[in-house]
Amino acid sequence: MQSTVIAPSILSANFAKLGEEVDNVLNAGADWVHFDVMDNHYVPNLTIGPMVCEALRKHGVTAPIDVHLMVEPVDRIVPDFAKAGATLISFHPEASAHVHRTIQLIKSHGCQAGLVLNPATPVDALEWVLEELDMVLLMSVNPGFGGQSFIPSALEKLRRVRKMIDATGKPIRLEIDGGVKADNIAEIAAAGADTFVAGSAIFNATDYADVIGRMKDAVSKVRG
Ligand SMILES: O=C(CO)[C@@H](O)[C@H](O)COP(=O)(O)O
Ligand SMILES: [Fe+2]
Repeated sequence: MQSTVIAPSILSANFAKLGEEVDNVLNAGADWVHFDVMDNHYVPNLTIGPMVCEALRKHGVTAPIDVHLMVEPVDRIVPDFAKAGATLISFHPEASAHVHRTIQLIKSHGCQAGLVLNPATPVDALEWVLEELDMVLLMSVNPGFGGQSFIPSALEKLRRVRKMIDATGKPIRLEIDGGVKADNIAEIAAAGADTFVAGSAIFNATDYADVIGRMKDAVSKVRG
């Protein structure tokens, strides 16, 4: 079983003091940094790129940086993120002309590869590439913005993908992203997630350690 990971999405952080915000969530018990890259083309929003990833590394961040690319086309930006210090790079199949090739491209640059399924994307998208992946990321909101509500059908999708991953016998992570809160994380964990992105639930709280602690407690009651 994969260890539990809490990955705060810095989309909801205060960008005017990003280094300090990232230090604070990591000191408060977060495991990874979730880094949302939006291009105002694949999704209707515009955020941050490889220079900001590199700046966080130069600032001294050593935790895994989990880059979620909402960018089309995706291949061109992969080498830049690898060079900037990304640990994992995940992308949406709709944003790649050749999904298998993009996975190999990410791995050839020394990063772990993830595939992201939108709420309406069928799990069939995983069928011929699952064993190549280090992580499957299921979106429980439509990509583009933080602070949206968890779409309940993501629970059934988690259960299905959990079974598919277990059948491979490989150490593939199952990440959930969107609307994750301290009060719904237990049922999300019970449905099969091991890696939890949370943006607004963490960065809108006054005490990061308190909310991350409550999330970890709730998950450990389910996963042990
Ligand atoms: O990728 C995305 C949105 O596209 C996410 O990572 C959000 O940033 C999560 O934010 P919350 O729903 O937790 O506020
Ligand atoms: Fe994300």
